[in-house]
Amino acid sequence: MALPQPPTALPQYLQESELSQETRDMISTLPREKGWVANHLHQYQGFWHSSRQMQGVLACQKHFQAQDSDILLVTTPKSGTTWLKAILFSLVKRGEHYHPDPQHHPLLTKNPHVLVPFLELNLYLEKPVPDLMTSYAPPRLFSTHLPLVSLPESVKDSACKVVYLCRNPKDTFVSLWHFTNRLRPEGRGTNPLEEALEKFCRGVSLYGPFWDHVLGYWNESLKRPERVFFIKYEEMKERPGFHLRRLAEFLGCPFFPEEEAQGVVDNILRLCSFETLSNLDVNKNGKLSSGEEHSAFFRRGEAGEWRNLLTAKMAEQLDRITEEKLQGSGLKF
Ligand SMILES: Nc1ncnc2c1ncn2[C@@H]1O[C@H](COP(=O)(O)OS(=O)(=O)O)[C@@H](OP(=O)(O)O)[C@H]1O
Repeated sequence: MALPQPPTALPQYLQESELSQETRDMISTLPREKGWVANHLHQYQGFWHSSRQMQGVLACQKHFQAQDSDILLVTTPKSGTTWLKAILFSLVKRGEHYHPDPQHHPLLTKNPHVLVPFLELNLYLEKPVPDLMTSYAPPRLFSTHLPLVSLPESVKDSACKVVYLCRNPKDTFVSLWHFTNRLRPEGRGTNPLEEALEKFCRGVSLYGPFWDHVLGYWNESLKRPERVFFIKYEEMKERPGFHLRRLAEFLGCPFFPEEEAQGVVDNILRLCSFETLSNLDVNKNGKLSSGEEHSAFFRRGEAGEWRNLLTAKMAEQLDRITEEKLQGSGLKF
């Protein structure tokens, strides 16, 4: 019996059609594995990418010209990118959008991924490179999942600032696993959990290995704290106001006493909260031009939710790898 066709609703970055000859040639030279999120993953510069994503990674490395005033949000997939995009946008653009009328804030009608585009996805999916580069007033805000080694040279050469967000690997894995199940065609049930975990643990997952990704930016943040701000989802959850103020200092836009008196910090946090964003019409019903439903970015929004899915043995396995990989780095989850 023929299996159902792969879903046409797959986000574009996970589809394998319409690759340029240049990308096909490049991909054919790379190690390849059957993926659990995309059909195939290819290992490039030590990290795993879907075929279509590879095209964006290469385009990004070739064409992206960073400016000193740019702000780059770098994250591991499913670490709270959507949240931090909303926070960064409302923080950095607060002069423009908070006053005088918070009722018309762009976040109320636009998904955070539209306001802060993904570099390697948008470069080939949405707009030609020159267009994307000119349509933003400084500071331009971009996001990427690229590992440190794969950042475009112009980012490394510029003075642009990097905000790096990651999340406990158990919650990251669980969030990604739920996400993959949304992408499966009807009747194909859920992604086998054990198989997915085995691949994640070997590093074979979108932009994996997770631990190498995190360590790259952790070490960079220790070497260049003025350029790389490192934060965990759990830290942001626990002390949002404290970390938002730190972020504002880091980006050179601290809150003025008058803003503090007006409660701007709390307003930003309320606007960007899971409760607010996930209940907006635009995020319940909208879709990105790449095909993903906005609602796919909002599931539970909690720390420690892995307990509802992983067995004690699975959790131990992830904890053991995390301990081994991060040993001596000073980083803990
Ligand atoms: N505002 C806000 N506050 C707290 N948490 C939030 C918020 N928005 C999204 N989320 C949760 O983040 C998870 C999705 O991660 P990403 O946004 O990184 O996804 S993606 O990589 O951009 O596809 C996913 O986590 P899980 O709920 O654990 O699956 C989302 O629910």
